[in-house]
Amino acid sequence: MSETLLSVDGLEKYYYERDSLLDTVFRREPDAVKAVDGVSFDVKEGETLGLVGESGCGKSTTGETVLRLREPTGGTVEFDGANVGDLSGEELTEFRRRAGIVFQDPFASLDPRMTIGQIVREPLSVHGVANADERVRELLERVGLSADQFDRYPHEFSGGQRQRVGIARALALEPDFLVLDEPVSALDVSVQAQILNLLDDLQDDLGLTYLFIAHDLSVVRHISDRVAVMYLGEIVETGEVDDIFENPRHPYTQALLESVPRADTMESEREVRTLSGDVPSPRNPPSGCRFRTRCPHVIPPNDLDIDQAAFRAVMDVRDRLERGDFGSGDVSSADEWTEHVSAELSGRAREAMEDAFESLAAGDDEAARGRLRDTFQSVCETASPELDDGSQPAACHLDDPATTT
Ligand SMILES: Nc1ncnc2c1ncn2[C@@H]1O[C@H](COP(=O)(O)OP(=O)(O)OP(=O)(O)O)[C@@H](O)[C@H]1O
Repeated sequence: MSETLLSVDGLEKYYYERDSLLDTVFRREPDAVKAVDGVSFDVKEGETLGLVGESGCGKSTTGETVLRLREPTGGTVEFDGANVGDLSGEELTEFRRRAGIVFQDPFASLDPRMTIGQIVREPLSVHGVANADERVRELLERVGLSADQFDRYPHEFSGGQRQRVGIARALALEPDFLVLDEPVSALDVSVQAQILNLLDDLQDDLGLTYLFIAHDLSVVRHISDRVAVMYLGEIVETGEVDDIFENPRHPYTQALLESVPRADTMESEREVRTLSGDVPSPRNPPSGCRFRTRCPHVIPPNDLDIDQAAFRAVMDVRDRLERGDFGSGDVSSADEWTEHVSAELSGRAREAMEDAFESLAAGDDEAARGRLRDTFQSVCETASPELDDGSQPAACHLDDPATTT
């Protein structure tokens, strides 16, 4: 069995920004942007771990922090048995040689004033490698370009060719490990497959280990051995790639898969459902399960008889009330709103909603919030689900018998 090359434990990267002049003047503690909030995973030698999630979930920050291009605010990264945070001097230089990155945008990541030969040679020059030009020509050939293109400029190349240049540059120092940060997202679909095949071949030939970052699950399917699904700074599910695709456990993984169009004839007429709403701000993530504000399976209290669609609608009203972007200012008459919102509700649920709208019509937002909280509070908002054990760990209260019986 292969050895673990990279081991990430409780990694945290919070960004601190002073929000406003008042924060600065009064030296207020700024709110942290919790871009990565306690992430753990291992990558074995020769393996590809796909890291997927929507834009803003913290994937790039994870990749950059793992490589110590950004300093973590918590947790540890071990590379080949050494704590990356402790490295300095020659050891850090050696880590930088062994662990590199390919960026998403080949247009932005290449200096337009340098020839592609110079671009690929740069890391070799920095590390004082002799006979660098010869090595650059070999690398250009290796990634499917021609050694004769050494003196050409990036603007003379197509998107796919520029990404080949980016890959050649990342390979220059013979790394063992690469973070591939959305390496094909900026490319046409036809070109994506060529670059993915190249990355696959290079991995086989050179024994590379990859952390492959993508927002699109379909991209990681063929290249990954295992997948980690990230939502709002946390990993919500990990597993073997086939298990994740065939039997996704977490509602977020399921929703990501639902939003992937499939070419399969049986599946091609399937309705492609997109995830509703945006990823909430990592500055103020939802309490409990961070996905609960968008989850189609949020768990009602045991003693409440309510169907899922109605509960989801109630939770949306509650989320907006709690955030303060809906309130008494929007409600002039309780009758009009209760009719509208309570149509699907009965019994205790209906009573609570009617009371809440009466409070809103009377201008008492806090009473409305409290009434709804008392009746509808879900375990999904009061407790953070932990990744469970097993070959495909997921962090969801639905899988915890204690919360669903
Ligand atoms: N330098 C920074 N300062 C403050 N916040 C940041 C900084 N860089 C990223 N963020 C925030 O951290 C969160 C995670 O960003 P990150 O780029 O890691 O996500 P991502 O999943 O890679 O998304 P994308 O694919 O859009 O890059 C986002 O809310 C982003 O706005």
